[in-house]
Amino acid sequence: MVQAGRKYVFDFDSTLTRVEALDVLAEITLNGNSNKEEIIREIQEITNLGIDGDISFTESLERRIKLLNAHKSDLEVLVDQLRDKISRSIESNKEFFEAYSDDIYVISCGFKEFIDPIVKEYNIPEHRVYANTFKFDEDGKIIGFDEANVLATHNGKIACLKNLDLEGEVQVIGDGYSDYVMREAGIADKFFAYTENVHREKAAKNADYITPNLDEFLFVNKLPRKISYPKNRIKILLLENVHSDAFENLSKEGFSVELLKSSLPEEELIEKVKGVHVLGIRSKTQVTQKVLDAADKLMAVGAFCIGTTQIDLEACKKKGVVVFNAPYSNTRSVVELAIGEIIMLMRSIFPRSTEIHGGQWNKTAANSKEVRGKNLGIVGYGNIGKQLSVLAEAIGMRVYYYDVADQLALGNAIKCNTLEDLLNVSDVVTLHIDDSKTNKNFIGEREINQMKDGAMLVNLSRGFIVDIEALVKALKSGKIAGAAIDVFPEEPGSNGDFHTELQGLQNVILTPHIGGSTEEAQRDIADFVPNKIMDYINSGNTVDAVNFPNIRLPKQNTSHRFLHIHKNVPGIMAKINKVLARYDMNITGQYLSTDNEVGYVISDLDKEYNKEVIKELKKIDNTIKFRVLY
Ligand SMILES: NC(=O)C1=CN([C@@H]2O[C@H](COP(=O)(O)OP(=O)(O)OC[C@H]3O[C@@H](n4cnc5c(N)ncnc54)[C@H](O)[C@@H]3O)[C@@H](O)[C@H]2O)C=CC1
Ligand SMILES: O=C(O)C(=O)COP(=O)(O)O
Repeated sequence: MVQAGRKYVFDFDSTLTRVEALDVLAEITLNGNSNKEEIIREIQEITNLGIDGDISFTESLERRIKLLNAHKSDLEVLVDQLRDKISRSIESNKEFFEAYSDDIYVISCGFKEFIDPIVKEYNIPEHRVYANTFKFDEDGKIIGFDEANVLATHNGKIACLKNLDLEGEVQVIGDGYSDYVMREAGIADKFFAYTENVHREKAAKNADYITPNLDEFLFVNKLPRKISYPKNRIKILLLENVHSDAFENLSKEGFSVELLKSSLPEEELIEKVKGVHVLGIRSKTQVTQKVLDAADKLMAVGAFCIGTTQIDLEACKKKGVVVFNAPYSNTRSVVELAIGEIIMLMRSIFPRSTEIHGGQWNKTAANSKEVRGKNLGIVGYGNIGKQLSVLAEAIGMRVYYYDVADQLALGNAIKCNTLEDLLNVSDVVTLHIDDSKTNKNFIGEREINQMKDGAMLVNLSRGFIVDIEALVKALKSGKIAGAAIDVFPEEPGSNGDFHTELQGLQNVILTPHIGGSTEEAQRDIADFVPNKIMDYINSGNTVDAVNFPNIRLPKQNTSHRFLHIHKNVPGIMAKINKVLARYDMNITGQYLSTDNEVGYVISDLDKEYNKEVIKELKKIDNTIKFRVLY
């Protein structure tokens, strides 16, 4: 005996579309009405009462239609608008609707007048759409609905599905309690609460399965789908209070995101990182070999800052974990703070401020100087150093710079060939070298002694770059007349107590590593880094990755995409292509990039394939990671 296939019964409003169609119709018909907002709110309330089964559906429909005051011509506008409001994961999985066309039904308490034309584009013919129909007067005004239709009655979906008498397993996919009732009544076998557009507690609570989108539904049912692994299954852990926009951007994309306020010590991170696909951190979290050993699912690390030495980049690479950062988002914030601090130090503003806070008026010009005409020594003429150079010249400073790399002088800045030359000449020395561990104690007793007597020191780069003991000694002796220190050799993982030998010293500005902590910078980072992460997860793009061969990919819509990360040893490409050829797969595009240690190859393929090929590709010697994108 041939077994009847499974049947899929979809709801329409807020399931196939992102909206409730009658709400959209209300927006159209009430355009220009001064009570529009109020009426729409009332319609929505009535809709929800009906969906949750709190008032009879017939009553809900009657009341809404009266308030709508719609005309036949409004329906054309509505259909046009609904075309742009198809649920995202429905839209991207058209193939499923094509392949399973004969088994898909729509049962909706909405209206065929707008459902039919929409779902037709998804291969669902009118005769498999069960919904209400409007009644019009002779002028085309909507005056009611066909009351004889079971779907116009309370729990009408039960009767409708019963009448259909479908064979095989029946799965209902919908957002509302009125969809669940078909399962409750025993006519459907399974109810999937569809939460992509709206999460209705009453439906979710009773569901056999909560599906945040169609990808997940297709995944659990092993059905053909656009992306092989649903995004909601990708777990993203964001630490160190990264801007909430990052949480929103990534959640909106469909990922499961968790946001923690502080960084986590190694032991805690080792526990927490298990099952996490993407880790987002700032400068405090140490991503060590041990953390990576525990990170069984990790694909990418996002540094929501500039510095990346807190991450073991090599270990990440060996594990096939791609690291991104935000190299420019907070540059300007650091520069502005440096300018502000240089002026504050030169004017001895902090001592004056502390005195007056303590009730002491001390109007004096002693140790208070303009910055105009003074020598600013910038150590590290990179992104921050260069921008600072421009701003400092604009306020009349003479800029000297020193960098290990050849850097073009901006404006009138003067290049120093040695650090000593720079230290000898500068009234203020400001440090902007990168966070390489080799820069530890870069400024120690010897370098301080090379500075002018009474010069100032600013450090907004990394704490370990300055020997704090030597600095304290120099401040106490007056060799250095002031310092602004934003970064410390040891910084706490979260806000709270903090101690440094620099506390209580005259003309010393201390800040808790806030050089890049402005709303603008954090917002920009929360846009920049998630975009890189999404690009990598969604398409395999590694442009701007800090530890990985960069591949920029053209957009591909029709093919399958395999990502293969391997140790860079000879012959891997040949092996990959041999496997693909053996499985008769046609390569429509292939992109390879390597560095000394790893190779990253992306293969685009144009037709259905035998899943065995995946096992074969994973088995190739020296494979680090393999991923099927779609
Ligand atoms: N306080 C804070 O909140 C922030 C701190 N930073 C830190 O600021 C520093 C600079 O950032 P960017 O300008 O974006 O980096 P960058 O990489 O653009 O520039 C660093 C420059 O320092 C030079 N350099 C490295 N070692 C050197 C050495 N020993 N002597 C002389 N030059 C050396 C490099 O050649 C490079 O030109 C980094 O350490 C970064 O982590 C960045 C943003 C915020
Ligand atoms: O961007 C950097 O490198 C910084 O030092 C800023 O780090 P943060 O994001 O404030 O922990």
